[in-house]
Amino acid sequence: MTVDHPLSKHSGVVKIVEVGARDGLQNEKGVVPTNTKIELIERLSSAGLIHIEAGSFVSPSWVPQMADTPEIMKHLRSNPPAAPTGVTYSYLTPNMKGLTNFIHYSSNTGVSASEHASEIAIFGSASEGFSQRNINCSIAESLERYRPVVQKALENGIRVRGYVSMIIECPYDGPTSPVKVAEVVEGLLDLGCYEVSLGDTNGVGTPGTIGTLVNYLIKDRGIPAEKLAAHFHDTYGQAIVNCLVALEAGIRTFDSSVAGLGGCPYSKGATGNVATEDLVYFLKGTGVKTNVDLDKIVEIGDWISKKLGRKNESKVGTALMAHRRSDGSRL
Ligand SMILES: CC(C)(COP(=O)([O-])OP(=O)([O-])OC[C@H]1O[C@@H](n2cnc3c(N)ncnc32)[C@H](O)[C@@H]1OP(=O)([O-])[O-])[C@@H](O)C(=O)NCCC(=O)NCCSC(=O)C[C@@](C)(O)CC(=O)[O-]
Repeated sequence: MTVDHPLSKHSGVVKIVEVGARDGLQNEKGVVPTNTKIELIERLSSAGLIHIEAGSFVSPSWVPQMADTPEIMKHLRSNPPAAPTGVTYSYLTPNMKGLTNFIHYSSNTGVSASEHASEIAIFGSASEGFSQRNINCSIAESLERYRPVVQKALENGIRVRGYVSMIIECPYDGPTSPVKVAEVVEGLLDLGCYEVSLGDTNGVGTPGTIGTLVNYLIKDRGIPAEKLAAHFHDTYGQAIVNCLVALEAGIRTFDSSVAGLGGCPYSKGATGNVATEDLVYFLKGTGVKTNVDLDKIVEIGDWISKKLGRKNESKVGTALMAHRRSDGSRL
């Protein structure tokens, strides 16, 4: 029997941003064939995921795994998904060169970037140590670097999402102050980001620390909950309960990664995001609508884990596949 959480009455449809093809694959050691990435993205959209991070226009010497992003973008733009409609693909851009490449490859397919449903994401940090290691500049320099990027993107009709990493603790600098997180979130929103995703990059957050932070941002700093997203890694097994805390605080956008793929190349020991299967199962269990087909996501998680030769990190995916194997039934 499913008992709806009291939130289900007024939570509306939650937005899920699937980051498996970017955050999930950027740290894979072996080469992941471009065709596999494209198949993953297309299967994810066919399962009802309509916000999908498809790659990064970052320096290939910093993140070699994302070097084929132009090919992926070209393919996706010339082969839009048949269903569902309204899929948005997002690409990380760390500087003006990234945005220039994004515009170049999107206009090379005969459709202008503004006409097509694709957007960019810029990524800052709440800790200086991670900012230096990830994007080779200070927090203040990163916001200045992003200013003309966002301005040009908006002039071209391209929506910009923001990220702030290390919201709880940084492996290089130690605990992060909520005040610093708020300053970076406000800085990114002031630049023109429509939403800022809160990255617990190394998954150390707990309901206590995440709850304190999100309530500080929303209640004390007056940042509208609808401008925030939760991007929780599951390194310490806290991601789902942290999603519940964020949901209770009013956040309605959640980033997740099929099969819990992932990790950040510049955050040692960081593992994948909350698995999309676990998130969808959890939301369904609280009575919150998602429009995502759990059955299909579980199959995709099983497929990509086998393709990559890695363990499926989704508990729900693993349990439902085992159940299916034992009685041969659908999920
Ligand atoms: C920001 C830079 C470029 C600075 O790196 P830099 O070395 O200071 O850059 P530079 O301007 O001196 O350029 C160095 C070389 O890179 C090239 N270059 C420069 N920019 C680009 C570009 N956009 N696209 C392609 N090439 C580029 C540039 O042309 C040059 O090439 P060379 O002349 O040596 O042949 C670098 O640090 C970088 O690319 N960093 C990205 C790191 C990254 O992608 N990290 C993972 C994503 S963040 C994350 O995962 C966290 C998140 C978002 O998921 C949230 C969370 O969990 O917390």
